[in-house]
Amino acid sequence: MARPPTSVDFSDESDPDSNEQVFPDKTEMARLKRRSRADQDQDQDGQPVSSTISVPTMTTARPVPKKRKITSGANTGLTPEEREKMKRTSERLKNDAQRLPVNEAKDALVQHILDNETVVVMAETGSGKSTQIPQLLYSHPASVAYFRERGQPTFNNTASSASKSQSQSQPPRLTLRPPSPGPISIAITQPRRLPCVSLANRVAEEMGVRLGDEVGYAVRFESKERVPAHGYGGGKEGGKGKERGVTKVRFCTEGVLLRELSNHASSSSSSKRKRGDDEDSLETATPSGTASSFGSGSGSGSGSGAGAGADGKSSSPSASTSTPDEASRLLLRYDVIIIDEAHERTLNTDFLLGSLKRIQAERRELTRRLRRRGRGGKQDEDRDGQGSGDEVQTVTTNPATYRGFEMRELKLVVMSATIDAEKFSSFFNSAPILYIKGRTYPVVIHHAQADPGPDKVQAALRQCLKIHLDLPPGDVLVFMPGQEEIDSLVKSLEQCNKQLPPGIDEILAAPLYRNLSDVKQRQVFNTTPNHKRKIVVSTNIAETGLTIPKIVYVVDSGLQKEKNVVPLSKGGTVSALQSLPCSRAAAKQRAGRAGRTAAGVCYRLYTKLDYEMRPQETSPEIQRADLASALLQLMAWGQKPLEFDYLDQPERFSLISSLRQLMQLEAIPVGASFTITPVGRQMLHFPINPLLAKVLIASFKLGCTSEVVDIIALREAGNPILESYSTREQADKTRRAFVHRDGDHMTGMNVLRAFLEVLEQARKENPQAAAGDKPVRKAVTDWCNEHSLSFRVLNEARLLRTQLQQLVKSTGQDPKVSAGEDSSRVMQCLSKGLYMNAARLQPDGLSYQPVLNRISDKDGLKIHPSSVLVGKKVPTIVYDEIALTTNYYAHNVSAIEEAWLSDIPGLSDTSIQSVKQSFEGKADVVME
Ligand SMILES: Nc1ncnc2c1ncn2[C@@H]1O[C@H](COP(=O)(O)OP(=O)(O)OP(=O)(O)O)[C@@H](O)[C@H]1O
Repeated sequence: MARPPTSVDFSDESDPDSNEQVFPDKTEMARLKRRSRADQDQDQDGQPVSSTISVPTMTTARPVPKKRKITSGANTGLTPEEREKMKRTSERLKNDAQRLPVNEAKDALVQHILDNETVVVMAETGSGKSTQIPQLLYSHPASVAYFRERGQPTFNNTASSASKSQSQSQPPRLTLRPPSPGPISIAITQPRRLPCVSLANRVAEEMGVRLGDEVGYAVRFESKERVPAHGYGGGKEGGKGKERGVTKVRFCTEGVLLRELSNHASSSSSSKRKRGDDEDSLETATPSGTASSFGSGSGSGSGSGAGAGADGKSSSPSASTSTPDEASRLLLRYDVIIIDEAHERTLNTDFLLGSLKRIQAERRELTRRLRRRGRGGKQDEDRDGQGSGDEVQTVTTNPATYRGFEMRELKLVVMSATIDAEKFSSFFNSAPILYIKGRTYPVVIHHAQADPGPDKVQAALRQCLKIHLDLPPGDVLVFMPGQEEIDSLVKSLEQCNKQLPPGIDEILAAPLYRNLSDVKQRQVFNTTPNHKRKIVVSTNIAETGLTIPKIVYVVDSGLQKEKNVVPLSKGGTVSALQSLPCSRAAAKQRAGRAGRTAAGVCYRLYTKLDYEMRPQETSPEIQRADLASALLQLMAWGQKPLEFDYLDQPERFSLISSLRQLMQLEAIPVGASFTITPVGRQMLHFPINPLLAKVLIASFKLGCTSEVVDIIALREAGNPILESYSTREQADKTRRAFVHRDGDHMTGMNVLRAFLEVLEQARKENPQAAAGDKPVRKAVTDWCNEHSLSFRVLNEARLLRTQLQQLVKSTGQDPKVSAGEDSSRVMQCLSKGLYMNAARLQPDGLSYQPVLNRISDKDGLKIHPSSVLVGKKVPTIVYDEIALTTNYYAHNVSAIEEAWLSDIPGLSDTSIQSVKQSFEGKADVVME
């Protein structure tokens, strides 16, 4: 074997900012080295540190009733052996969990949550926030008593009467309701889908219930949960949620909850949807009703209009045209909402927080009014005076029309290990901050003593090999900025593995990034076989909320991919994806992926000085993303973009340019009026970002909806061509095989259509098999593998396509109208929506200049080598996005004619000026 590369030089210093328990390096290393492999399997070394909760005041606990047994009625489908096994696992895990800091502080914690409308919880990574707090609220006797015994009036939700009654200022009607039978209904949001699934699994195991019964999850295109017979968000009485086995602890992405706010009767997790498979499936049903799966922020493709969240995912609030019914608008389904990992501050986090604050105020007011009426007008708003609800029962309405939801104040818990707690507290009217001290196992942090240079792949490789050759057993988690670096490191690790001397354990290198199939993503949780060391190489997808068992070492490149508005040297800005240093909060989260099931060590591939120079927090996405989509949605929700309660106000220039964009798209009128035009309303019918909606609407006129629907579906799903070192050659072949002269959008469409044909063929050849059955799935995945294509992306595009077709149909348009051979019509449509991303070829025949935003010649914009148009000297192009590496590179490029841009309205400075003036108060702003 070739000499192992020299290790990156690390200092022994610990992280002064961190609350982590840090052992002196030598002691820790010696201790780690002493541990044999057998020990590691059985004995999780390291002692938990004692926990404390420091809270402003302590209150007397309410009388606690007998502990409620968590029944798992829905487990009845299990054999006695399975039930017994489940019980044993649950007991073991619960026993382990007792040592977690959060559980050591449980009584005070629950009491504070019950005593306050909102609390902010700060506790170390791995201390048990995500897994324990939902369980505590669900089953802690004080919580059960609180939610069961406080009889409260219900809110009559008879078919939109609520919204009407509100608008007509009629008070909601009271109904007779027996005391709530409990248990409470809790939603826990995560910024990313993977932690939702893994946390729901873990919590179900700990509670000894089957995943999908009391505990479930809902992420984009996948859910495992039981919904009430009449669905969520309207219709029948909310108490249906108390049906046996109905999911009450629901992990979901922020995007899913935002969509629920807009009320899609189908919701993201329609009961009609197939319950989640363990494998990729072709069977995932198209959600019924509106296309609730678009723009979820839980992993949709990035779009220039949507802004990208962590891991490059799109994260605009979901769009919907439907007027939310009262149950959805006020999220009446939930008693408690927990916003986990709030430090991430995605666009979704911020819009969710602002909306939840509004909902809390409305629910508080309604509850107060109902209680008052329930007491025959007695003006008593004191909670504790509610007694058992006897007063409420003296008030009756017509039970025959009863379709009410229990109306309660909404409790909110905002949590993180690395949050700016004061800011969140003051946003929620000085909500108490609960600090829970202590962590599960110690983590030693080392910084590089000297900058290891720009090649982070080499630096990470050296560190991984050093760990593997010198240090005791334990898996490794490496954080790299993007897929390219991950593939490169995985390939290098695989090559090194082949050259390891005899007697050295094998390396199992596993990539983890968004574009991988769910199955591959979940494989990283598999148990590592004996005599092997797993090295997971991940983007920031694994940075928060995840426990990958047996991770002892973390290697942190200190970089992440971020979509940012980049100022240009000659003025103006461009929105580009960049590899940038992560914040200190993100670095802490990364280190916190170790020390969860054993003591851990984190190696930062950057110096301590570098660390200290970094910003404390990742800048909120709202301050760097394109807000056009979000602003349009806010206006549609009846909220005023300039008056929305933002945790951090977006930048003025960002608001101005987003509003200008909406004018140019004809979604709002040119000038300073922020009403929504008929085109804007039409756009809102399609839950995609306004730029793409504009492309779609243009296709109705130009007769190419069939092509445009396919292009949009694929663009939302992601890049179907898998590019890595090992597959690059095949990826090139695939592009050549499906190439279209007009560029990448049409080439992608060809790929999607070929995928659909293969699927169709496989179904024909296996008439007995259902779409998701093995022979069909095998045929399609084999074809994808052969062409280096992502099954997940193409299958998602297929589902999105169906949804989009249904939506187009519902507007009276024909989704199948095709331009046939005349692809220029499709290009014209693209230019109508992507006009901001139009660029002209420069005299050098290589670089481009954006038509609207001049980049300096020095900056230069080039077509990315992965484009089918690279080197083709196309005079004018449009592209989906720019990535900034050594150059500005345009991705997903198509050829257009510049003349097509001439009719984009409001491109003149006057309209920009008028928007600006409206901010300066020099013009009237007409708010709807
Ligand atoms: N899938 C799992 N396998 C093994 N142990 C787990 C798993 N999930 C959780 N744990 C254990 O439970 C502990 C608490 O996990 P939890 O996710 O609740 O912590 P947290 O405070 O939310 O962390 P973070 O802030 O990093 O999300 C972990 O430190 C680990 O010991």
